[in-house]
Amino acid sequence: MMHIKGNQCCCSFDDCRNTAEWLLSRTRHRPKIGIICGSGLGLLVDSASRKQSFRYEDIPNFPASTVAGHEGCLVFGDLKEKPCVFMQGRFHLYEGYSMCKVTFPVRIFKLLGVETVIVTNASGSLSQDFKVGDIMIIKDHINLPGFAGQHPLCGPNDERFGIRFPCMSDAYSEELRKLALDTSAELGYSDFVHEGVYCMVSGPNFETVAEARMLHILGSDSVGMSTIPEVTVAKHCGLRVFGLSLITNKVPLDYSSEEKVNHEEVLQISKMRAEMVQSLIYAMIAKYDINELNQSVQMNCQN
Ligand SMILES: O=P(O)(O)O[C@@H]1C[C@H](O)[C@@H](CO)O1
Ligand SMILES: Nc1nc2[nH]cnc2c(=O)[nH]1
Repeated sequence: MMHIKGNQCCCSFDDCRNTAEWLLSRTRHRPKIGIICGSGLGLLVDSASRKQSFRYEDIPNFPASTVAGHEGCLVFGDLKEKPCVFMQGRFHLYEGYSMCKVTFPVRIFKLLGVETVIVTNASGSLSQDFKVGDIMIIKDHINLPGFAGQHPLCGPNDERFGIRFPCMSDAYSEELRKLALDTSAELGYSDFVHEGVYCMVSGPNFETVAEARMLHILGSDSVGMSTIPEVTVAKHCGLRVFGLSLITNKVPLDYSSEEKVNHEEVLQISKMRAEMVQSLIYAMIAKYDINELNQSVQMNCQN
């Protein structure tokens, strides 16, 4: 689905600004960290203090969340005294939304003053090294829909967001990945936290065996149906990005496999492991020096 109306993007800079101004006039929160909660991971919001919540349906220009495990609320709150905004539920291409709508909230984050985005998701493992329940720190991605022209930056480029041809080879902050690995070791999580490459497919069906084998050969460690459009738009508008993928299932790579992937299993594992994901993110945020990181964001943006 193209996200162009005539020659105009269906989520123009003015649409984004109107939505951001609507929110800023209704909250005193001024978030610096934006957190996108993946399937079944909405509980990440629970420990935030001073919470203020807006239902997506009440926010001008916001799409509605239609997937089980995605609550549909934008929540402002503090984690470890750091001002955050959470998306409790995200938008997926398979729901019928244009790439522009899928990534609209990331641009709202930017206009709200967010500097760092933490994306989480549920994904299926293609690597023999990953077990169900493991956490994958996303070090890189393969944007399969993007290769086929389903790309959030296709269409006229608005320079107020970012440049026409953004670099993606450093999309996932090296500093934050290192912080995540160090924090995992301190929490005793090293056995089940690994770095890896996430691949996006449009969904909504899970992979055939031949597709799974192909994705693995291409270099993917896990596969899911989200995240990459959000990361691409975040990088385009100069946000620092950190991504975590919870491995909720193994993707069958063999015709003899008994494994039959389903969304209920994805949600069940997400619920079981949400606490671990939560502890890792909280511990990272506690150590996170916003001022120090701001300087490197500015340096990145100058490059
Ligand atoms: O929003 P995420 O990427 O966590 O959701 C995953 C991908 C599909 O939406 C769903 C499949 O069970 O979970
Ligand atoms: N495409 C895809 N998305 C997922 N989300 C959670 N598990 C999976 C999976 O196995 N495949």
